[in-house]
Amino acid sequence: MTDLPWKRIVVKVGSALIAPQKQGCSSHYLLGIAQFITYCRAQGIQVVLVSSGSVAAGWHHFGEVDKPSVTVKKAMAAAGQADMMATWNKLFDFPTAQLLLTHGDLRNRDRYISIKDTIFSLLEHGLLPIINENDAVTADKLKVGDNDNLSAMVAAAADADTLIICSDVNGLYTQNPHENPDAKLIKQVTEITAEIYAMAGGASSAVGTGGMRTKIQAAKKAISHGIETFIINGFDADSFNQLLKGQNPGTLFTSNEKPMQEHLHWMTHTSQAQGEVIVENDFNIDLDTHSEQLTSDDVVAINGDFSVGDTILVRKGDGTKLAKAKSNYSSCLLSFITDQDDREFASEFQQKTGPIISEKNIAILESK
Ligand SMILES: Nc1ncnc2c1ncn2[C@@H]1O[C@H](COP(=O)(O)OP(=O)(O)O)[C@@H](O)[C@H]1O
Ligand SMILES: N[C@@H](CCC(=O)OP(=O)(O)O)C(=O)O
Repeated sequence: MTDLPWKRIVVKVGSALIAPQKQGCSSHYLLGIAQFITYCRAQGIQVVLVSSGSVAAGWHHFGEVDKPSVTVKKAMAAAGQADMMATWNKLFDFPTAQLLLTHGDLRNRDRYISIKDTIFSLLEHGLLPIINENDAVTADKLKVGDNDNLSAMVAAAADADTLIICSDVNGLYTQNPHENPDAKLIKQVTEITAEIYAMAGGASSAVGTGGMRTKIQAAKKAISHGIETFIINGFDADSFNQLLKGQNPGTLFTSNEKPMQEHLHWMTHTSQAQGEVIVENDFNIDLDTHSEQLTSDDVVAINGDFSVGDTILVRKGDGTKLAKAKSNYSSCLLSFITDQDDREFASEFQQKTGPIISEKNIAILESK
């Protein structure tokens, strides 16, 4: 074993490892992962576990259903979550703690900070946080939808240095290896390009959700926060032996040399716009340095209902995304001012009320 360079890691485990046959959980494939987590903790490395498997674990309580409805899947998750936690608890001789999250929690800044505080408190007291999406209560507008992206958001919240995504393949291949025998394993990715995304297909296991596409999305979120990301084969115990020797058993996505600062990363990758402010296509104010110059005179349309403090997307009519920012106005008030014929009144009102958005809470986006 080598001295590991990690301070805090997040390990994500997919459904296929925990409940491969949808007949309840099995620890068969989890022993290697549990031993790896136990060893890391013994070396003083803090570990957070993001575990899928509640839907697959609860599945068998609902009869011979092949394609359950969303409502039934939510009930399966509620039924299987306890089994999933119990299966992990049998493998550890230290206490664990359950966190069930939705994107609605993570995209709300106050609740995001609260989640960070809980994770750090658990780690400081020596517990292993086991995190899953709160499938039983999510709704379309509230869910992350896959634990790959959830694990990246958790890794950012936990300020981890490494994210390890355990899957049922050795890593990212040039094509889906289950469909293309000539597919080649990619050992290292230093930049996530459109070509990298093009290699990734969806899930193929009976229980998987995200497929490789969501793993690449997760890696992009993580590396922009300075978190190196591995995709490894969780079924192969040697994957963990290699990691403990400082080797790369699968695909390594190297972290960005200049990670985003925390709040900017949250605004870019975790917050979710509750509405849109559309500006003219010839809008050319530099929002990075002069966002407070955006006025209702620049606004051509307002989409969605948002409140003061919500995240909004500022974009052009042609679809070019300019920025995500915390709005200082509700959609109702901004519409009222934008619709005023008396522009002098609108200008005076804004001067008294303040800027629509400000540099302190803005994330400049790449182009379209
Ligand atoms: N380019 C690719 N490289 C590797 N796997 C791929 C690729 N494209 C699609 N896949 C599929 O993604 C699956 C892994 O994702 P998923 O089924 O969600 O498993 P998990 O439960 O581990 O998240 C692989 O089993 C494979 O079938
Ligand atoms: N929250 C869901 C997991 C969804 C998910 O991303 O599953 P997977 O692709 O197997 O990691 C569950 O516990 O079943």
